[in-house]
Amino acid sequence: MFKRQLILEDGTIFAGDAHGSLQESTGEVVFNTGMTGYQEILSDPSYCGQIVTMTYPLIGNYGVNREDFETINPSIHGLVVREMCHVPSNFRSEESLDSFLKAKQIPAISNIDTRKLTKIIRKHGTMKGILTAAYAEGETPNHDVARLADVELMNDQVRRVSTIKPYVVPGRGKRIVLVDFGMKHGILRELTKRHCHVTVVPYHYTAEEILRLKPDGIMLTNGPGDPKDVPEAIAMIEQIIKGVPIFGICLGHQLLALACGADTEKMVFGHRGSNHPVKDLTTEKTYLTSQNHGYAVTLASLANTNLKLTQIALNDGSVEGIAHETYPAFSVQYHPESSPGPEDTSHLFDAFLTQIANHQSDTKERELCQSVQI
Ligand SMILES: NC(=O)CC[C@H](N)C(=O)O
Repeated sequence: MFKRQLILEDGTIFAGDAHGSLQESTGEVVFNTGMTGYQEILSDPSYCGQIVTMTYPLIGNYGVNREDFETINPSIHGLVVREMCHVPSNFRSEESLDSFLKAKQIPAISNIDTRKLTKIIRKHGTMKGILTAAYAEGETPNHDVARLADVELMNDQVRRVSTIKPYVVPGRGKRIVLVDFGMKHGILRELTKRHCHVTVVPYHYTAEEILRLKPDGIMLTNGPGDPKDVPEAIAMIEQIIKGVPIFGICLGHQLLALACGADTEKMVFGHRGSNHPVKDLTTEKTYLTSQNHGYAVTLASLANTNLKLTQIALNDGSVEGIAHETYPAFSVQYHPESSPGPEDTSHLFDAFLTQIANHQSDTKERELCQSVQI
């Protein structure tokens, strides 16, 4: 068994067993509190460049299967677990987590005190970390905390994970243009389940290129990194918002907020897990949601915009949902597509289609009125 270390920016060193790729890796160390869902988490492009710690102590116990991937090529920089299960037991399992990590070149470490690590991150915020290259038992690793200070975290993750070329997933329903900032397949699944004709386009598509596709609605997906690193998308949204209904999820939500003049901020340790309670301020209902974000829309910044606050996180009061006062645009910070996590909020995809239908009948009525006046 090879060994490796996880070294944090503050100098803390955790020594454990090496799994997956044996190469060195650096990234922002974050934690996810989901008890299950490691396969979806590993393959969620929003984790591009991050080293994810699972707080649940046993990971890998139901293996890895064919259906639960959120993307084909994971871009996560590492996985940290307490105990790695090597003998999965589940009727859907097709391979062990370790063999999957090896195949996809993802480094992992086990047998470290993940509770201690999580407490450090909760107190001091997410920080840079290094998963050292694996070394044989008895050897001393070549670690250098000082080197970590010079490691620059990525700021071009969306470019790395977005589709290079547009593609179509045909359907007989509404024409949706899905702007891919690092799309989880769950979003596509929810739209195709509702028979949508989906055109997936790269993150840098301009308003003109998108409108040429004559969309009934535009979906802004989740994605990695700081929303302010994608200014071209903010400019695009500013232009399309007047004419076409928009639904934004996670990074898409943050980009919609920025395009409408609100601000975003980095959170101390973010929200990553499958049981985050969110309150819908219109219906007063509370939902359990799946979350994965390190940035949030700044609550106070909504005051100077045409955006209204529609949902809040019950754990910390942060912004979880917004809607435009005039245009048919709304968004949520969490994941209504679940994958992994509760499906309590999948009705938002139906709300999006209803919004499109209402917008189209309003437009028709307006055109009719105008032609009568003429
Ligand atoms: N899942 C996401 O889309 C995450 C959005 C953004 N990268 C954040 O961390 O806040």
